[in-house]
Amino acid sequence: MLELRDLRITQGSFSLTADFTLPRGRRAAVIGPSGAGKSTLLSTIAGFFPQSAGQVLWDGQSLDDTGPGKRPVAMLFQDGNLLPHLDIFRNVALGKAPGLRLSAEDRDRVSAALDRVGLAGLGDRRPGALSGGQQSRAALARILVQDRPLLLLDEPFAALGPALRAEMLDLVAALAEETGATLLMVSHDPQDARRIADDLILVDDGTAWPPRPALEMLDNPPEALKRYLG
Ligand SMILES: Nc1ncnc2c1ncn2[C@@H]1O[C@H](COP(=O)(O)OP(=O)(O)OP(=O)(O)O)[C@@H](O)[C@H]1O
Repeated sequence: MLELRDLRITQGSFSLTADFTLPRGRRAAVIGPSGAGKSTLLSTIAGFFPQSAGQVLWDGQSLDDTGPGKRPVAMLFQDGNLLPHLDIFRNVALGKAPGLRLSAEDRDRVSAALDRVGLAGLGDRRPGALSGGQQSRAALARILVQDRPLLLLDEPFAALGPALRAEMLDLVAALAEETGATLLMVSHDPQDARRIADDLILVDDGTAWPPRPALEMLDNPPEALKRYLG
């Protein structure tokens, strides 16, 4: 379970508070206006940006003294962060062994992840020789091999067209289901939330609101969400 306990994040004049829990295995879409603090919230949970007050806890244990690499978290950004000079196999392997010293077991794990995301046989290509959708699949394979229980996705498929995005969202949902991962995904599109989220976390006006059932929220939006949806 993820718990944000009296969390406050400040950055210059910007301030965001959050106080809620998200049970294991839940999938939450994080939605709200530009600049509301969605990316900053994910960065703080991942340990890249320190909070000014409160705590981030996983299964009741505070993560405050745990660096980003040691947190139970894997994070995926919009550009996927693939390294252009490494082939896809090694890009994915970086999720397993940052120094690329791979055991036979690691190599099997990387191959299995490439298979699972539909990239079997493409491991020796560099990112530049893959389509946008294939690059997204490679980035997903990399977080898959990290075997972390909490996945943070920051607008991962914003650059893809609607059909491809829907396909990738379905893949994320299937992977989360298979691994039992808990998911927080920033998106600007309520349709993304409808497609894969159990819950919706609205970030607006200095607050990340507690997760509430996504469909219920979208079908009957509170004022702040109505403003955002337009
Ligand atoms: N380095 C920084 N120094 C000061 N303020 C910053 C810095 N980076 C971001 N901010 C401010 O923090 C706030 C939250 O930014 P953040 O990127 O988390 O919002 P967001 O909801 O993810 O926006 P978007 O949907 O546009 O990506 C914004 O008001 C932004 O101006």
